[in-house]
Amino acid sequence: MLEARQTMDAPTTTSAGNGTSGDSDGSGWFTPRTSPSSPGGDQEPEGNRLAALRPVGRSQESPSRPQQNQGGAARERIQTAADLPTAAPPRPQPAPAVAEHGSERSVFDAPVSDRRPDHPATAAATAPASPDAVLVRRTMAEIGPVADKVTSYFYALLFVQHPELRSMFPPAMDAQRDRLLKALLTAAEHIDNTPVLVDYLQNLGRGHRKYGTQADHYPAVGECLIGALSRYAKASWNEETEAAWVRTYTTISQVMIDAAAADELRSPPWWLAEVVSHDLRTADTAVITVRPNQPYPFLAGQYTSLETPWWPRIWRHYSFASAPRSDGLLAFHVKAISAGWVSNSLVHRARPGDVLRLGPPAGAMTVDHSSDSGLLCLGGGTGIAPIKAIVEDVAEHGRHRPVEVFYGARTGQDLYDLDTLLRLQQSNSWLEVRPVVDRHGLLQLPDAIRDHGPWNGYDAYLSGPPGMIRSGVDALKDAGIPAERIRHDSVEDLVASGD
Ligand SMILES: NC(=O)C1=CN([C@@H]2O[C@H](COP(=O)(O)OP(=O)(O)OC[C@H]3O[C@@H](n4cnc5c(N)ncnc54)[C@H](O)[C@@H]3O)[C@@H](O)[C@H]2O)C=CC1
Repeated sequence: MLEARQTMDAPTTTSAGNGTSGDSDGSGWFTPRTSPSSPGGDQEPEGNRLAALRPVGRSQESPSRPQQNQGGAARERIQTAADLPTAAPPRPQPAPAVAEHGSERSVFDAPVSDRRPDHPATAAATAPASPDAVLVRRTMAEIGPVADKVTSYFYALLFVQHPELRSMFPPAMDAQRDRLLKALLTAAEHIDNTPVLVDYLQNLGRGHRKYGTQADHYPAVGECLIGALSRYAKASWNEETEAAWVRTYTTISQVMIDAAAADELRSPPWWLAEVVSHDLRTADTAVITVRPNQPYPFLAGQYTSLETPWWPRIWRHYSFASAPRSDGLLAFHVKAISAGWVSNSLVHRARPGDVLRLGPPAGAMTVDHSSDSGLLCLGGGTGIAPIKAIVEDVAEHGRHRPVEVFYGARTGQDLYDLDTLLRLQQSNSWLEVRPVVDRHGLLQLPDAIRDHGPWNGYDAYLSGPPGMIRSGVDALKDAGIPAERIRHDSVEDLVASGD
């Protein structure tokens, strides 16, 4: 701890000369006193200071106001963020397709996904990297082998330097440890991929409201991030690298702060939700229905974060198992997994009357109702939850497009929601439901689609464990469905999950 403090004291003014650090009055790195110089050498008057180098809080500036910035790559990125619509009427928003279920992801926890079909991610990914991105990635490559140490050191710095932030994190940090830093680094690595990154960061910024995150927390995190990186990336660290990280981090934090501010105008930071029914379908799987204390707008296929009263500040992600209902109730499918604190509480302890907390909706595994394409849906285990919501959504929209659902489970008994799906099939001629029970671990869910089809012309939706998503994507591509028509939540996060 002492060591941490000493290291933090040392480098905090090293990049002051390039306008990215604070000066000696203690204003901090991310609150520059002097106008930063642009790559073209332009100087802006105080009022037009590069927004990215000064994360602004809600009280300082309207997040919707377009910023007038300087030239260069950083400006482009920031303008995109600043031009975001803000005080729009409340409506559910699909976010980058990321989710993890029955596991903890918290704080900066969702990875950037390039899979969202409506984003020009591919073009961005093939463009030459900006100078900042090159430096950031160099640091990332160096810290890769010692990521654990960087993480520990980062949190040590954060809690020593800012003990007031400790209470925002779970008492047991095991599951938390690699999340915040990992997400920050993931975002930094994708700094050139503007549309995808902005979506991702806006989602994170909105999601952070439930933790009580404020605009003035971001500089504290940024200083500790730089402190940890500079300590463990010694070979590549210099003033130039530090300046690139400061610019990158301030860009990241500005987008998150603006998104949180915009969201504050239309949504609460969290919702309370009372359990109204608890249906134990198998020894370890429950269908839980809750009533939020105020309207909860979302789209079928999305997910939310959920906190139980028994494990405060530990949030898990679960998909909505129904399309939005007229009675406002929300349903979740929860499987108690080994050593899963939250999932076991939800399955074995939760009862009607218990009150949970919900974060905002997220995820882009949603249906494009302007299309007539057929939908090919694969749901493995409790991964069937969002698939069922999608089916209901199609039914409600009244466009009769073919929907084929393959529902996989290890045993017949594990097909705990088959009756519901078969009932839906009975009343909707466009729907075909095919249960798939593993055969001695050989034939698994993705294999089943090979016996049917043809699938070209279909949009595909995959939901289930990471292995199923991976082999499912391969099977779908083999079946002629192009990658941009395949939607699923993030495999990286599913892998990182561990309840
Ligand atoms: N509860 C929820 O709201 C949601 C949960 N999920 C995820 O779904 C998963 C559900 O877990 P369980 O019910 O235990 O499912 P499971 O592990 O029993 O798997 C269900 C089926 O998926 C297929 N599968 C599994 N691993 C496979 C592999 N490596 N390759 C090919 N096919 C494979 C098999 O057909 C298997 O029967 C969890 O990982 C959860 O995070 C995903 C979305 C929503």
